[in-house]
Amino acid sequence: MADLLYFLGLTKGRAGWMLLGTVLAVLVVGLGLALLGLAGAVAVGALAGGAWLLRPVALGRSAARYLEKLTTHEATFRILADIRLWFFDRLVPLVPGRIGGQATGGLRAGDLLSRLVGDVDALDGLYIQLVTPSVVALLAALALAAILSAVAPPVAVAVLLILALAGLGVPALTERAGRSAGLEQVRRAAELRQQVIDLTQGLTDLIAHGAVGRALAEIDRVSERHGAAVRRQAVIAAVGAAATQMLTQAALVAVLLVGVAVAGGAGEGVGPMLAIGAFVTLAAFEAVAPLPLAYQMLGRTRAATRRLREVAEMAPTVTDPSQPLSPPKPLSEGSDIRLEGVRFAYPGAVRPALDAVDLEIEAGERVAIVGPSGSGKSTLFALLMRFHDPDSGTVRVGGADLRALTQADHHARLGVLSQGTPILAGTLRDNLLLGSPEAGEASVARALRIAGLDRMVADLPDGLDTWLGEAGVALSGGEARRVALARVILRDAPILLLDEPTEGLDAEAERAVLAALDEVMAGRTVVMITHRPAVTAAMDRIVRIEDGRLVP
Ligand SMILES: Nc1ncnc2c1ncn2[C@@H]1O[C@H](COP(=O)(O)OP(=O)(O)OP(=O)(O)O)[C@@H](O)[C@H]1O
Repeated sequence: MADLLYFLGLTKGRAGWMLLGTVLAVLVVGLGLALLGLAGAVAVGALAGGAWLLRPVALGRSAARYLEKLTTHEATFRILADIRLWFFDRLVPLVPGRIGGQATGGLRAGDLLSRLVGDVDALDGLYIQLVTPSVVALLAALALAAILSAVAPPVAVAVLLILALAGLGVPALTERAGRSAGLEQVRRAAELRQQVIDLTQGLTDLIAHGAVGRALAEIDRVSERHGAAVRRQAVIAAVGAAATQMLTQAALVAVLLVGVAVAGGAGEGVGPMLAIGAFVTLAAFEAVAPLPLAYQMLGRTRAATRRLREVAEMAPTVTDPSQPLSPPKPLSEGSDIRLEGVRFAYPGAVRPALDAVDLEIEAGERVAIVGPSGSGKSTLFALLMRFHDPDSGTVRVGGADLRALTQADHHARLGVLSQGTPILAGTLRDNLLLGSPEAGEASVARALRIAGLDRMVADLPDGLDTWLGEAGVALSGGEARRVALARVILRDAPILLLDEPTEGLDAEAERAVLAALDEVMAGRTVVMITHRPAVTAAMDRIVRIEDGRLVP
């Protein structure tokens, strides 16, 4: 319950829409009661002159129903958009210390996507299926009680008892029955999405290893389990709907039997009242009918909300100080780097990834970091970018401990070329301007020239406006690397962190990029991970790292 209340709290900003939707839903049921009450009265001749009222009430009910659907769906879509943004806002500080990169903390891209899309979608029922129908059903019950009491109090008692069974008893049973099926449905759907994403991303390797059949069989197995959960839900829903139908019929019988028994000696005039009572009862039960399914889905909604909170409440690996130091002005001031006694271990790791690291890099110096795989080079970069804080020791840039600055201020002076060189779905221009959206045409042309991309751009169908990424032109590894390099050049940052900038390039391309780098590195502090001798030659100093320690 706490999870649901928590998410209902997030919908506060849409209270107006929700209220309007609920008022319209109440109006629909009210007009339904009026319509059937009137129809009953006209049919038995109790309201002979009122037949003309039937048409406007019926039309009014249809119009109200239309507006209600429009409003409640609008409210739901707005709420889902709010929740998605709320979740995304909480996700951003978790990247990449907890999510992405190597330190995923168990959260993989597919899993996150599943939470962001599937779990948020599962919350659509929270307002439209649960809150509004519950309010409407309660008001319909009160209206029915008032009308039937006027007909005959014993009839009201009998019908309200049956209505309580339909509106409270059956939903309580379907809620209980749907709990484990709902949980299973959410879990299996997430697992299925994860597996399909893994299959798509790793298809080339799976084909090469002849493992596609096994991967598909695993997907089939999870899909079967997901299907079984959905089927269980369908059976529960059918039983719930049948029970509500039977109780509706039982209520009609009760109106007539109890009504006739009570009327016994009361004589004429009771018949029409009973007819009206029967029609109004039908309308009230219609308002209660959606509740069993709504409460059955509560298990699914609860499981989805828990999965969202799990991520949203994760503590980021680093946080901004409450009173940060101001960044140096201009940014190029203070681009020297000092690591003192730095020790850092990944959570749960047996030994530290970095230990007793002392390193001084002067402003404008170019330092190559070399060392075997797993020695701690990427971890050193992660600390320089402040994706993690050291367990002990300090990392200072321009004399300031990184923990005293905001991450945004620190990142503003970094130009980073990472190993991944991601090309995002968008035009080449979008990709180039990622870190410097305000850069002008002349700067872009210069960056393209330095990165050796000018000829490639001339050959592209739409030049800088060519769409790249999955839905567009695919770049080779070397071209993608140069696009990433051009991005760094455009950023014009005083400190460059370059991770294997010539990785994946042939000797000629490497020479071209190195020549470009020479121009880019001029006047900047550069830390570069590399194992290529041709690259280290361009650096002022080589620092070797082994097993997390610097070696002289
Ligand atoms: N997210 C993580 N969680 C736990 N241990 C990690 C994580 N990332 C790296 N490590 C471990 O920390 C150590 C240093 O890894 P790091 O990635 O810094 O090495 P590297 O020198 O950059 O390696 P490579 O050259 O292969 O990229 C390794 O033992 C590695 O297994």
